[in-house]
Amino acid sequence: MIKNDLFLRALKGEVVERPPVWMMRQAGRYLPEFIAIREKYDFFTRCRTPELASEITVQPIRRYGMDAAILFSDILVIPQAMNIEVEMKPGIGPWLPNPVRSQKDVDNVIVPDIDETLGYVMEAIKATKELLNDEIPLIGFAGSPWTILCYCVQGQGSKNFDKAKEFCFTQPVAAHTLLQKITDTTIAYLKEKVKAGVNAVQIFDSWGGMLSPTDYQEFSWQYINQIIEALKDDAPVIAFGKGCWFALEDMANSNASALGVDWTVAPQVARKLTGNKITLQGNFDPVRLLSPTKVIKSMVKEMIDGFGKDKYIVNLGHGILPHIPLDNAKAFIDAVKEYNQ
Ligand SMILES: Cc1c2[nH]c(c1CCC(=O)O)Cc1[nH]c(c(CCC(=O)O)c1C)Cc1[nH]c(c(CCC(=O)O)c1C)Cc1[nH]c(c(C)c1CCC(=O)O)C2
Repeated sequence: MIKNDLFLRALKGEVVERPPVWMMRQAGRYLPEFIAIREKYDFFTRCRTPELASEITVQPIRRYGMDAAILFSDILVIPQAMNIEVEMKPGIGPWLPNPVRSQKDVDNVIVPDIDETLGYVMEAIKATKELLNDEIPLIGFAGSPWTILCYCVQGQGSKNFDKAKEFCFTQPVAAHTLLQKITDTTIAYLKEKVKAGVNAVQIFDSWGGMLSPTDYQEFSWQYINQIIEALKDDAPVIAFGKGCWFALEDMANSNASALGVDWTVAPQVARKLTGNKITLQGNFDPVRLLSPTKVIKSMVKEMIDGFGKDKYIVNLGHGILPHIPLDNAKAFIDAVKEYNQ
């Protein structure tokens, strides 16, 4: 049904001509056509207006022809729907004026009706599917419960999310109640997204690497695994844990279809830890996109050789940066399309 199904075949672990490629945060601030829309509409207006969200989603595809699109939205629409105020401050990023800090705060957090609170996301998916015209698959996403808790408790971005960790370690009952509410909401949300038309889902555990291996199991992985178990019969699930190489062995034993890895783990090591039994996605250092295009191309080839062309999805190890030159992003995508062993 989908004309270019490289990405879906790689998720199934099938043998492919070349690995598929997309970039985390590909719909973003390095694109002049994105900046033109940003100048006219604030962040959540862009998320809530299906015509804008779908247009932004396909912008990078028109320019570079990636093998998958990812819906323009944000992981923080979930806490918003759960009755937690979230603002996006230009130049600062996420800002939550009333962070969750107590059991009482957790009691005020709701598990919402998805249609009522996040129906606009489903409309954006339908509009995007029309624009994509079954050329390539569409990825839907959510933050991991732990990463969402990080913002809910810290109230903003942070280098170490110390307040979020303090909350988990000093008020574990309240923390687990919050994590379970986020998990339940996320499962219902992702199921609706699949019904609306996304072909795969990715869970972003951007701050999982802030936790020790033991705390990671308790506060992050068990909830991600609940989501994987609930979604596995609906759509392929990609679990991306930034800085979570220490958990790869356990993650490989889950029912995820693929695991996302960052650049701090060598391709061969990631393969060894996962026993070559699961598709891997990653892991180009986003700052490496500032190297000369020739260097980018040879590093991409080396990366593919390292992972092997099968059971592999080429991506960055985290989101693309705003100041990446357009030609450098193109070199990254082209290097994959030109790949032959
Ligand atoms: C932690 C996180 C967030 N959001 C997201 C994550 C997980 C991935 C990661 O770790 O990078 C996920 C996200 N956010 C956005 C997407 C869109 C799809 C894509 O192209 O990948 C996705 C997948 C749009 C966005 N979300 C945001 C922007 C930039 C602001 C703007 O457009 O006005 C975009 C394009 C804002 C945002 N949203 C968030 C932050 C920290 C910020 C501000 C800092 C920043 O810009 O990187 C929270």
